[in-house]
Formats: sequence, C-alpha cells, structure tokens
Amino acid sequence: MEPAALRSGFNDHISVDSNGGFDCPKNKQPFIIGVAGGTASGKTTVCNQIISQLHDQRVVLVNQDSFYRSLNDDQLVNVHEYNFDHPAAFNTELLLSCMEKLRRGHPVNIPSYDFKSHKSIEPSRLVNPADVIILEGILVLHDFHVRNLMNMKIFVDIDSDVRLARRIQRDTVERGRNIQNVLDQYSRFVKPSFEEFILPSKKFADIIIPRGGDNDVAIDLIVQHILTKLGQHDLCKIYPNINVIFSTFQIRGMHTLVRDVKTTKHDFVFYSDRLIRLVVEHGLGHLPFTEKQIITPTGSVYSGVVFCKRLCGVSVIRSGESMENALRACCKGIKIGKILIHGDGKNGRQLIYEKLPADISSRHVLLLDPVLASGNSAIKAISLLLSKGVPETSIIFLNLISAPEGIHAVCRKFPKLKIVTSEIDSSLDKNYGVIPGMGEFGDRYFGTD
Ligand SMILES: Nc1ncnc2c1ncn2[C@@H]1O[C@H](COP(=O)(O)OP(=O)(O)O)[C@@H](O)[C@H]1O
Ligand SMILES: Nc1ccn([C@@H]2O[C@H](COP(=O)(O)O)[C@@H](O)[C@H]2O)c(=O)n1
Ligand SMILES: [Mg+2]
Repeated sequence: MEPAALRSGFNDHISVDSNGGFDCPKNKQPFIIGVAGGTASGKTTVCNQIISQLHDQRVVLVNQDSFYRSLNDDQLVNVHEYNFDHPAAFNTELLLSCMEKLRRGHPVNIPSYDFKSHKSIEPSRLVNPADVIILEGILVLHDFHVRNLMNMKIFVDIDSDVRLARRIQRDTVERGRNIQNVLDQYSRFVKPSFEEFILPSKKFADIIIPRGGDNDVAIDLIVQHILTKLGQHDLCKIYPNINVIFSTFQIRGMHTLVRDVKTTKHDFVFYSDRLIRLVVEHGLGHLPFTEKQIITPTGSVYSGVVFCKRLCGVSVIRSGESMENALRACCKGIKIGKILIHGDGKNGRQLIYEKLPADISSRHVLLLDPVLASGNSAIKAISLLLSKGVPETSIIFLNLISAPEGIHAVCRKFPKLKIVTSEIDSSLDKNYGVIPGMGEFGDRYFGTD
C-alpha cells in the first residue's frame, strides 16, 4: 500500500491563514465526526463499532458526558430537580476549547465524569491528537459552534420505547439508579428535552442511522467514507467540491518531469499533455448523463449511458489554451470560448477580452486553466460565466495544480462549482507563484521562456 501522501498526491506542509484554521503546518487536519441522538439510542455503541473497524487508524473518542458540570452541594441535595438533558448542564466552552486544541494537533486533558456522584473526578484523561476525532453525546449537534467543528454529522435514530427500556437497564446496572428514579427523570426531563433540543438537531445530520448499532450496513458505509477522506488532501475534507485525481506512480512521474526545471520544452509539452488529458477525462466524469440501452453485434442488450451534449470549454488565455486540444480530442466538435484576464500580484484582475458561445447559459462549462494560484483570475473568470447566466453548478474548473490559497478563495466564494485538479501544492510565494509549482506554465508550454 502506498503512503497516504503519495496516494493523495499532496505535499504535506500546509500553511493556511487563520481563517483556514491551521496553526501547525506539519499536522494534518483531523477528520471530525459528531454522533448525536437521544439517550440510550446506541451512540457510544455505534462509535465503538466505527473505531473497531478503523483498526489501524489513529482515532480518539470524546464523550460530551465528560463535560457535564459538577453539581454543588445544594444541587446534590435536590438532584431529582436537576435537568441533565438541558444544554446548560454541559460546560460547552470547555468542550469547544478541548476540541479546538485537538483539531490543531495538541494533546489535551479531558475531564472524567462520574454518573453516580454527578461530579468530575480525577484523574482526567490525556487525549493525544489523532487522524479521526469522534465526538458523541446527546447534544453535540445542538450547539452551532460545536457543530461547526465537524466534517461529518451523524444522528442515531431509534424508537423511544427501545431507548427507555435500554436506559432503565443501563442506569440501574451501571449508573446506580433505581427504576423509579429513571422513570421519573425520564418523564420530567429526558423526554421533554429530547423533544425540545435533541430531536430538532437531527436536521443538521448528514447521516441518520436507524437501528443504531444493529445497522451494520450504515456503519460499514461510514467507515468506508472515513477511510476515503483519510486518504485525501485536507482541503478535500473541508471542501467537498474539490476532486483530486487518484494519484499513481505514473502521475507522480509526470509531475516530477513537468515540475523539473531541467525538463526540455518538448518533454514539458508531452507530459503536460498527458496530465491534461487525464484531468479532462476526469472532469468529463462529473457531467450528468442519461441511461441508454443498446444492442451489441452479438444481439445482447447493453445498459449504458449517453454523454451530456450541452457542454462547452472556456480557456483562460494563454495557459488555458494548452488544454484545448485534450478537450477537443475527448469531445468531438466541442465549442470552446476564450477569456483574457490581465493583472499582476494579489489584487486587481481586469477582463480584457471574452468570446463565449452565445448560448453558454444552457451549457455545462469546462473552465480551463492549468494553474490555480491566488484564485483571483479564476474568480474573475467564474464571475463572468455567472454574469452570462451559467449556473454555478454547471461549471467544472479543470487545472493541473492548485495552491491552497486559490482553493480557499474559489471554494468559499463558489461552493457549488467543482474543481478537478491533479495535485494540490503547498503554498504561494510572495509573488503569488505556486510552491513547489512548475514555473510559468504558459512560457514553458509555448516556449517563450
Ligand atoms: N443494538 C443494540 N442491541 C442491544 N442493546 C444495545 C444496542 N445498542 C446499545 N445497546 C445497549 O443499550 C444501552 C445504551 O447504549 P449506548 O450505546 O450506551 O447508548 P448512548 O450512548 O446513546 O446512550 C447500553 O447498555 C448498550 O449496551
Ligand atoms: N449525572 C448525570 C448526568 C447525565 N445523566 C443522563 O445521561 C444522559 C446522557 O448520556 P447518554 O449516554 O444516555 O447519552 C442524559 O439523558 C442524562 O439524563 C444522568 O442521568 N445523570
Ligand atoms: Mg453514551
């Protein structure tokens, strides 16, 4: 098996501004999963099943229960009056600061909570940073700030009678309660708070698991999704609209050649063309299709699909023109428009020239530019397409390399378009050139350097 960095084709030393949230460039962003659901729905059970299937990954489980506020003496005397199912019962500030530290790659002490004494107890638990952090608890999808930390939100959904039966069983055996206590607490606090706070948070879930820990298929799908995300670049975890083509040694070899300053113009063009062709083919895979059955020469039925016909290319002059041949080779007779944007440095991009198909608003658009650097040119080009009536969802931006800065800029502004790239680089230099990059693509491709 290839190392993760090789599989995803990225360079590890990401450094992103404070908005991006990385303050520890060598640490990869963990994949954070929130698991909510009513009491005794099977949250802890589901999390343990996910963790056991992720065997050789670094995973930590954080329980919201650990952040219950300790009761004081007055509260302990009247413990039956206390609502443990209200958001105020938790120290959410402390939970947030612990999660934030873990997210930034720092170890953290998580309090230990005792359900019998209703207090935090010593020792606390030292939790080390991990690739996957699972936060589970009744209200983890209730608070906006907690929810915002998550890359994947799960709600465990189980019939309330089953939950009550399991809660009676668990609380009498494990939490030192008697049946009457459990039933009183349930009708007085647990059920009303479930209806007021927990159930409404279900709408924020990406995945709802019926039957909890009995749902092997759901757990298997979740594990597969996590494994896919772990093999991806951090930015793909943040922005689901980025697609980095699956890296192979062939692709790494081609990148090695086109990035090498010593590579001749002839080889640069040859290997760039090969990479461009792969990106174009991958991009075409994101277009819609319709199903079609045909008869083969053996008289058999083949259930296939028909390509999307309403599409066009738009190249950003001049480097984008290097991608036109590959697009023409894949899509016979495709219309290709052109945009010329001028501008130096970080700000100020000016549209100098445009020639676009008159009916572009009804077409899917493959926007061609081999390098996404600061994102300013891309934003100008995409804004022009939108002003022509092209829906954001109909734009696929194809490039060979992308800088994190450009990805942040484009994906934040246009969260519905797709970017298809072959590698994500480390950063931009002070002149807004991509690092490690491949130099001035247009000059190297057209031989004007
Ligand atoms: N699928 C299941 N079948 C039977 N018992 C279960 C199942 N899932 C959980 N339980 C039991 O129900 C109780 C509550 O489950 P738990 O995972 O602790 O729920 P939660 O964390 O949501 O409160 C526990 O005693 C657990 O062993
Ligand atoms: N001292 C406490 C603290 C919490 N509870 C109950 O625990 C439930 C949350 O834990 P789950 O594992 O069931 O999610 C919650 O419903 C509280 O009522 C308690 O009884 N005593
Ligand atoms: Mg639990």
